[in-house]
Amino acid sequence: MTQLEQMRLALTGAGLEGAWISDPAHIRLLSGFTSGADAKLLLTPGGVTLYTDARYEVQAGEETRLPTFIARPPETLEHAAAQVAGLRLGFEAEHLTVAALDELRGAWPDTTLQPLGPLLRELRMVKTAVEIEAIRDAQTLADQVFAEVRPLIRAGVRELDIAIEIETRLRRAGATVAFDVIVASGPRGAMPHGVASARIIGDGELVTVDMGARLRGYNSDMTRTVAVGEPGEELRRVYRAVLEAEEAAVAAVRPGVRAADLDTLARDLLTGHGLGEAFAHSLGHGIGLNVHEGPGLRKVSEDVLRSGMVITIEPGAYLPGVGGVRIEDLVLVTDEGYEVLSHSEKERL
Ligand SMILES: CSCC[C@H](N)C(=O)N1CCC[C@H]1C(=O)O
Repeated sequence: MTQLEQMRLALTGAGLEGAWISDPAHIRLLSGFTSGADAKLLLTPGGVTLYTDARYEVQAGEETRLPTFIARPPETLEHAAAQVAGLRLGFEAEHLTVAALDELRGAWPDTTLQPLGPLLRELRMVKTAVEIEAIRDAQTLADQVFAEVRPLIRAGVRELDIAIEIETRLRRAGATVAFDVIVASGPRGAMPHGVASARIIGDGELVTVDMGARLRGYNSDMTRTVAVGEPGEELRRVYRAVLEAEEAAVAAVRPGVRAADLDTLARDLLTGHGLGEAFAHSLGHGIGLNVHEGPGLRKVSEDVLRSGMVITIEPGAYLPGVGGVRIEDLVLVTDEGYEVLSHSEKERL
């Protein structure tokens, strides 16, 4: 079944007759059109229409086989009005501003608009073979680039220059960065989202590099913390504790496991090393068209792992004024358990 067919089934199950899709990731998923920020997708019992404007006419012709209507609002809404009259239509509350919803209500007075809820999140959590292939290829490229750049991570080099090297190499290979490359050295390692700065890496420091490639619309995500010279014993102890938590959580991945239990497993191990408070974020997340998507690997998550999900396992410990460690693998949930998609070497400190 295609994702569009699955979507139709899910809509029927939710008592909806159609949907007005505005999340660019969902537009891409359901239509193949890659410039979803300037497009909308309308699903009705009569069919599916991609709405975009004249700047994308040629591109839409190349990327989607769906009927396309080239116009800008309000013409698009006027065109859709005849198709949506009298229907119960879903919309993505997370991707429609209050103003845009008001506009829809004004243009379609006879249509009942209601939030889609988690329907598309659910549909996206388990990846198709084509999606897994794209994520795998993105990670293979990220591993290759990390191996090339690894020798540059040394004392006297700016964090920024490492990030630039990573980005340039990904772009040359036909990909882009999935997100701004994180290169957090020394005390900046205490910032989980420490995007590369002009700081010069010092001897005896740990450097956290968190990078992802985006290829064919799909993202990868991996973190390695590397040692420059000989870090002190406290940093090495923290590193070993995070590595232990990471490896234990990865080893516990299999279908049927509650995502929240994986988070607890890693958190309890770090707590045993006195680092529970220092683990300042959730264990991981699903990944695909977006870097962060379902399932959520956190304490309050209701998600249960299923074969075909692609997730990250990324415990960390952050000590303000001192530094930090994060180690992250990209993991495919399989029928048998798991497959680690990230292969970059890890330090053994
Ligand atoms: C801005 S994208 C960050 C990618 C990174 N691998 C990541 O997902 N995280 C780093 C800290 C925790 C986790 C997050 O929740 O953002």
